[in-house]
Amino acid sequence: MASFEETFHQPNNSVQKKSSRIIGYDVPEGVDIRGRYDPEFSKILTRDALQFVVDLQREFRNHIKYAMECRKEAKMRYNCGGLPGFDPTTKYIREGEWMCAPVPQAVADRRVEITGPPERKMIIDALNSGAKVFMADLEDALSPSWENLMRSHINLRDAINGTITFHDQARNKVYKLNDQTAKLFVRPRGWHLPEAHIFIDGEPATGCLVDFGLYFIQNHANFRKTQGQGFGPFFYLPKMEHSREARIWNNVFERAEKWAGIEEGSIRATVLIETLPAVFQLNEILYELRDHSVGLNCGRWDYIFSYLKTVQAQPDRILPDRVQVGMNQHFMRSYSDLLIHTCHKRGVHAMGGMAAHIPISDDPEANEASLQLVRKDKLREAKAGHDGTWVAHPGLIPSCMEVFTSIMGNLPNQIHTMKRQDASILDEEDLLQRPRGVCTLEGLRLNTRVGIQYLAAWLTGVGCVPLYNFLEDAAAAEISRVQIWQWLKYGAELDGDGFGVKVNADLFGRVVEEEMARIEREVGNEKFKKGMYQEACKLFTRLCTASVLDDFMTLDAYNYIVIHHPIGLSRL
Ligand SMILES: CC(=O)SCCNC(=O)CCNC(=O)[C@H](O)C(C)(C)COP(=O)(O)OP(=O)(O)OC[C@H]1O[C@@H](n2cnc3c(N)ncnc32)[C@H](O)[C@@H]1OP(=O)(O)O
Ligand SMILES: O=CC(=O)O
Ligand SMILES: [Mg+2]
Repeated sequence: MASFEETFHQPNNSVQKKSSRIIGYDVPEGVDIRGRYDPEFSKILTRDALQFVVDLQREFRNHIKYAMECRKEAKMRYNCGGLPGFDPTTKYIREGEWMCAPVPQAVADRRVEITGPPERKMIIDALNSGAKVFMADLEDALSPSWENLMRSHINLRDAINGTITFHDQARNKVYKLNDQTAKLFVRPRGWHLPEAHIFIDGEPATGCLVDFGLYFIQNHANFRKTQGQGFGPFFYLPKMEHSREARIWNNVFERAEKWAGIEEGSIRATVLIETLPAVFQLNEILYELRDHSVGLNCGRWDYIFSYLKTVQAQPDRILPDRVQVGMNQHFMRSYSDLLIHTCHKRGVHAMGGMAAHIPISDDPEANEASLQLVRKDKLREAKAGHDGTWVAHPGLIPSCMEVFTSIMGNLPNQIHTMKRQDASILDEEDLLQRPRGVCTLEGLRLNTRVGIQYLAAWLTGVGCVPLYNFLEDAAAAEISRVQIWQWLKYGAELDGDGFGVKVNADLFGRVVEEEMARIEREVGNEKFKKGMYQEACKLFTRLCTASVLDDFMTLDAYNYIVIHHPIGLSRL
């Protein structure tokens, strides 16, 4: 079969050769759009917008390639037994007296932030939810099919224009925005993900430059008027591993501000600290973005995934069951404390992480127990000095708001009141302390069940799903995948539930078979047959048993959605 570089695809899944390309979009020199034509999409993919993306791509592609090469070199060092640590050459930044630009008034108070993919109804629900911020996610929560991507941009544009509506025909309910809405942040994809439907100079465009460029061009003026009180747009930046990657973002922002003729420092971004190497670069990342920063966030799920990847060559660092790796582990708590200290020293927000719980609608008792766990976790965050936190579902907002308000009162944040000087002494040993806990057969089963079901959803264009009363997105599913890979590679002993068996290919094969049967029972025979469970199982099994660990499962899965082009299943 031809690769996606050689072919492009029609919505009906037929594949046409390049020579019979449909002409539709008005593209600048060097641009080849391989996604289907739609007059609605063409209002996003204007010639000006595409020219802006092309300019960004040409200016920054070599910097991005270099940064990705550096990631590979660092990985080689870790795979030879090295560990990440503080960089002696940037000690002057860590110890220097400098501050980030003051936080804009519009986003001073971020005590509860809700996240979600830019689905039309969900955007309206999230903006109306009572949360202070809505982070519209093109990353962990989005399966970036062409349809999803384009519809996300349409939805975001309409949200910022204030014209977004949604008619739920089944319930005959019309959704529209309230007068008071949450502030909108957008999370573009990570540096590693290509956008295979837009080729620039013969190469797939960089996914996040497409996300940023199309969104910025379309919305910067309206956003600054209606949302940002003169600032913005606002972004969340994911999965960075080093400050050199933050420097590229800073340069992209400067370039965009110049292009739009707006003041330097208008665009603001919160960086997710969600890779193990990045925790040793907190100051350096803030320093690079000091004119564009609104803080850092504990992206705790990807952080665990990154921990696993970074120590993949070290058999003495086997991670216990996923459910046991909470913020009470010393290495996780140290990461959160150091992040708070660093952000507040530099005058910006230190945001907490996502509680993966979602409401359990059919069991009030279980729901209350789950809410209690969320409250406890959020209370720990607020007391530690975080300025706000994330929720995945509107049902959690009132409790989390209450918890943060009980600690912060009327103050918009804790930037000036919780310096956490005590955390300044946290060192490499604290940040790398081995996690404690046990591995269980049930843990292996759960990882398998969740990983396959998540991938099955992703392959049909759904990037975030409720599974067993928790939200599952790309970050969470990656933990399941890499944990199985690690357990298989080192023959982890599943002694936590008294079975005492070692993980090997035979055991995993049996578990996959049994868990597939369980999934079929749970989702029902018809859905199972119609869905992508077999494909997901094949892909997940390959990823878990690969001799060399894949950096991201979404890269392999992306090839699949580019070739098979899910359409009609997207909820966007
Ligand atoms: C590790 C990380 O990166 S976390 C960040 C990425 N992950 C996310 O953003 C997860 C976001 N959350 C979600 O996508 C959803 O909550 C899910 C998929 C987990 C569950 O969604 P559903 O099954 O639709 O939940 P449920 O049926 O309980 O929804 C009830 C209502 O809440 C709304 N809702 C649920 N989640 C959200 C949300 N995050 N934002 C806005 N509205 C929401 C639903 O649209 C529905 O609205 P309606 O009553 O108007 O129809
Ligand atoms: O993006 C957030 C995370 O926890 O990962
Ligand atoms: Mg993440």
